[in-house]
Amino acid sequence: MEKLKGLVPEALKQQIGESTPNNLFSAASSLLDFFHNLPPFHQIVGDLTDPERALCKKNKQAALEAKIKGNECFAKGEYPNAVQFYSQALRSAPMHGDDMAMDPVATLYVNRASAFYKMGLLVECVRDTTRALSISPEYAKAWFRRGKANASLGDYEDSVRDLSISIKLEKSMGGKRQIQIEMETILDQSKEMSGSQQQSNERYLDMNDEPCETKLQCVSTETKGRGMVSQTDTLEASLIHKEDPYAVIILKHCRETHCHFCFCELPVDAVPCLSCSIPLYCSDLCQVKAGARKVLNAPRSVAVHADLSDDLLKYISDVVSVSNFDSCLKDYTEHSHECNGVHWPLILPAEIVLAGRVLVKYIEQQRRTSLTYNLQRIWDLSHNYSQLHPESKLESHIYSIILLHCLQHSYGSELPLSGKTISQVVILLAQIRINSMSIVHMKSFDLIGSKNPCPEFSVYMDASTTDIEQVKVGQAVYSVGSLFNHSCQPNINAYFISRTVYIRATEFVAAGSHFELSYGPQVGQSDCKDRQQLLEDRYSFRCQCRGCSQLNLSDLLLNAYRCVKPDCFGIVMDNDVIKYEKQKLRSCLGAPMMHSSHLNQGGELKSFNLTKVAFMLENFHQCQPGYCLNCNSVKDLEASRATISIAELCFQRLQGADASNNISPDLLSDGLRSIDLLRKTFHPYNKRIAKMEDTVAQAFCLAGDLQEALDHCKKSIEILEVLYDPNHIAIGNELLKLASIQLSLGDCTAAESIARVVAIFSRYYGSHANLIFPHLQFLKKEVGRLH
Ligand SMILES: C[S@@+](CC[C@H](N)C(=O)[O-])C[C@H]1O[C@@H](n2cnc3c(N)ncnc32)[C@H](O)[C@@H]1O
Repeated sequence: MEKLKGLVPEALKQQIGESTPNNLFSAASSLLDFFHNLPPFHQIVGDLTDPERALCKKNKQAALEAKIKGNECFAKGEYPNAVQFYSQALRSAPMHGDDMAMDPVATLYVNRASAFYKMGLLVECVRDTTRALSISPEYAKAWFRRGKANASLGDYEDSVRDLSISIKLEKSMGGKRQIQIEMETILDQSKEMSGSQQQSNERYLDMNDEPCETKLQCVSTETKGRGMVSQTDTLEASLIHKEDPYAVIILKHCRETHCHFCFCELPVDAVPCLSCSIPLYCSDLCQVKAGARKVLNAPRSVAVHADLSDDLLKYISDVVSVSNFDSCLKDYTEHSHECNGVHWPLILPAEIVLAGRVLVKYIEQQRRTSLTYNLQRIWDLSHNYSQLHPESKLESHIYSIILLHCLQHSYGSELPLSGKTISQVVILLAQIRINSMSIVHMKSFDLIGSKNPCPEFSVYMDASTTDIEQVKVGQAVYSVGSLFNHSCQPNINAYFISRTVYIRATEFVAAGSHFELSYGPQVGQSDCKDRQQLLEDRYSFRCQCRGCSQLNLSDLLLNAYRCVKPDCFGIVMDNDVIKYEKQKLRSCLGAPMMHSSHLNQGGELKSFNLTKVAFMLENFHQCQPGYCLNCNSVKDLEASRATISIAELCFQRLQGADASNNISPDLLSDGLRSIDLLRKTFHPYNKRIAKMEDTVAQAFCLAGDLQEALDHCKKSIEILEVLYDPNHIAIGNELLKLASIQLSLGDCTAAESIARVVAIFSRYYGSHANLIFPHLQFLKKEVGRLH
């Protein structure tokens, strides 16, 4: 990209930089003409699309080498290593397609199944043998291994059938005898059937979802364009919207760890694409739904064996057939066009590949309906092309030309390379930029294939204050979901199960009111300046939400200093904060708003009066940086900043030590001294004190002093309860840490904390709270034991 950008003449760069959606066409055509005659451009797109040079193509030799290593590990009894090598081999191994009995992919699945069997992973073993059989149905060893695993799982009926087929297909007499002995043992053991070989994401498909009862209406607003309004009164925690993405892509850093279709963490028996070496899937179902199994779109049949009964022939067909996935294949499969021996989907940025998926899906849909199509009509979604930096515009133009080049192989006639199509793709990229959502999963949320239902529980029992970690796994565009506007004080919460977005009201929303979610920043998390900057940088709009247009206590306190008078709790602000708060008043949409402060009626904030703050802000002379808004004393902010930087250094050291689990007593006393410094300098409700308290709590946890950890954790929560709504999810997360420490101390008040966590999580995740946070159940059980 940098190379190509550097070759574009300045005049053309300027034309593109100054282009608007209305005159894009000529800029796009000029760049296309320029690239047509530019050898380095042809070399780059040639590299991206030449099947001979594709990094993602199957590699027989690499597969063989990995298989040999797997066999060596297996022979030495190193089964987990053997699994790793067989998995690696499966990724590179090409399918034969002709010699079905001995297909190398089928052999690798059976080898991996044998390692799983040795490790006691029986369900994985059955799944891998089934995969082998769907490729090579006459593979006697696969039936035998499947039969043994089924017997160990207690599924004797299937086991006997598997072994009966195996014995018929086995050619050697010795082999037949071994199977016979095995079958007799199993028949002896035969008892009630149990165990399930259901794929875990089939459980997910059956998940009983609550319906969305709220009727949504899209309406135009003066300040934010279109937005979503509730047609009826909506109760707190109600599900208001649920949607699958129009198009979606996994993020690069998750490619090796998460399923490329459903984004859940990969199980040990992950399956690769059958045609290229890039994507990995958690199950056959995801593999099929993504379009990564097209080689096997017709079920294979077993050559005629006159002596196989009708029952066994039907059983074989049930086991090896992929037809039970047929219903999933009605829609376009998103990986199909990326799998033609080219490697551009591996190299280009995720959002460009996502644009490719949008284009292809649209074309496929139009093909089915035989409608003539117009790329401009893919979506009627907003975009920010005009506001883009000239450099970003140039990049969008270059990527659009490259993407269209790459798609030429499959969709040439439908996606001609012209100024018109390039302009349309440029706008599509700007739409994706504004409207796409990051798919975020909770780290502990492992719906598919999790052996331990509570992977983090041991951490909690060690009373570590581990955060609930969120992982961005994908980027997706939702057609309706894109119409929800942003608010820094949202009244809905969006979360993801697999790739489906769920949107839930987090408070009562009266009919006719707007539903607004947070695109990232929120009141309580950052002040108005930081929120506005983030939204402008990322989405090119100036936020007009109530949090950014009405005074609220959180924005005033979050970065405030303490008054020089020890008993005064008035707010002292920095220049930046004053500037933004004054702007709010200038564009004030209503009365200054009170938020949370009433909770502190008996505490430091009892004398706090937002109307007075509003008055002082309006009167510039009375509101200067460093002045106390309560008593007008003056604070030296320069000196305060110097003090803070000393405390911040300790904060960083402590964070590093927390991460490496290396806490010394000196570091702990430095931490306590830093908290003292921060408390003398900052307002008691400054967010940085809360963060420091939290870090120190974590450090005490690691050092084994749970009582100190508990005290600091509580102090952190006290501050956050003023900055956020006390029922905000951020408080829920902190309470979860508090509860885990209380539990470890055998403190019965853990029950109260957990009850609050449950109430908050239910508000944000409704009936999905337990699914998304499986450890909640365990905490509840542990609390029960305390009583
Ligand atoms: C994902 S779209 C939401 C739907 C959009 N309003 C529409 O008409 O298509 C995001 C765009 O909506 C507008 N928007 C959303 N929230 C806003 C807010 N709080 N203040 C101002 N504009 C907002 C901005 O133009 C932003 O780029």
